Amino acid sequence: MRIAVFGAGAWGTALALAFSRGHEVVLWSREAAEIAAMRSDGENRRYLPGIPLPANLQLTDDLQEAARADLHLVVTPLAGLRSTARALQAAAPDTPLLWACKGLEAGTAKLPHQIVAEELGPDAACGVLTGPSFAAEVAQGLPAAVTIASSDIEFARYWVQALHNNRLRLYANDDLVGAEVGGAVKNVMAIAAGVADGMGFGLNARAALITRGLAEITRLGIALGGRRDTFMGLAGLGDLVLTCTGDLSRNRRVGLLLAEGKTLPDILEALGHVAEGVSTTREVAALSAKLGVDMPITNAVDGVLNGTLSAREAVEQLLARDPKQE
Ligand SMILES: NC(=O)C1=CN([C@@H]2O[C@H](COP(=O)(O)OP(=O)(O)OC[C@H]3O[C@@H](n4cnc5c(N)ncnc54)[C@H](O)[C@@H]3O)[C@@H](O)[C@H]2O)C=CC1
Ligand SMILES: O=C(CO)COP(=O)(O)O
Repeated sequence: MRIAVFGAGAWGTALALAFSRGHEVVLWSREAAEIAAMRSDGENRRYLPGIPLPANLQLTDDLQEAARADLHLVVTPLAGLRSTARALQAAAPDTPLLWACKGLEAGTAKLPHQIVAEELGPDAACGVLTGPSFAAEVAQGLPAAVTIASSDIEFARYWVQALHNNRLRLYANDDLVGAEVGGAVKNVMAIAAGVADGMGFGLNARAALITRGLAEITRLGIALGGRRDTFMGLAGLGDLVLTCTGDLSRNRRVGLLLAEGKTLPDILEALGHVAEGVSTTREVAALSAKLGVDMPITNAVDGVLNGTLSAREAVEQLLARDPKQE
């Protein structure tokens, strides 16, 4: 099968590597310079250094050429999903589409599948690939398990069968909303965990944060139409635990650096990669307020990111809440 991966950052490159073990894969970047550098370096030195690119992996900055494929897999930051989906719809309509971006669209609070439905139509054959998966580990061939979720379970099952291998294990799910909410909001919680750890609050506090974070994710997800059991699976708890505890997480690193007193612009410049939680937090805070869903951790992170709260004030605000039933 010919699989086209759109977005040659850390995760797009790692997925291209993973799937090139069993398929013909073409990796596209909108940046001609990124493709030229990968060709001459034999690796993606900017986003995934130290991992050689296999000879059978095709590299291109020509979207028309890449779009001639059996599957389109969009792995840009969420901010690039709409324009990439639109370009693919023009170049090769009716090609099955998966995306691996996590977050809520800045300014609209839309989930990725809502963006795709607007660009490809409501009946497009599509779904999300999401779950606990640090690019650096997947690229090294270390084991991982992720979910393909689609409102059409047969679509999810088909692509699980086609893409599954014994290093990147895939599971099918028909709860697209739940899977996307899990992947989006865990990044908010990872920033919170980074702040708490950076301030030295300890392991008990981190476990409390993950557990109460899962409660927030579940409340929002159910309000949006997701299913409770999805939040206990790979796209929910799995990704939440990974990102809140693993130092490979960019979102967790944002929190750690905020706790050190660094400013957000400096942090983002030093990171050199997208940290989706930064823009998603604002959207989740606004959406939960609109829906009347209680999300105190999200609101605290929002306060820190928009500069109305210091990291210490945010923690004090959370600790001062009235006791509640679990
Ligand atoms: N890195 C990881 O371990 C994982 C990342 N993800 C998700 O995958 C998405 C991509 O993340 P990374 O690859 O890590 O990002 P990255 O920051 O490493 O790379 C971003 C890439 O996207 C390109 N890009 C930026 N804006 C674009 C646009 N508007 N249109 C087309 N291309 C654009 C950049 O040139 C670069 O090649 C994010 O939504 C992230 O949450 C999901 C699972 C794991
Ligand atoms: O989504 C991820 C792992 O599943 C990667 O998380 P970060 O974007 O925080 O690095």
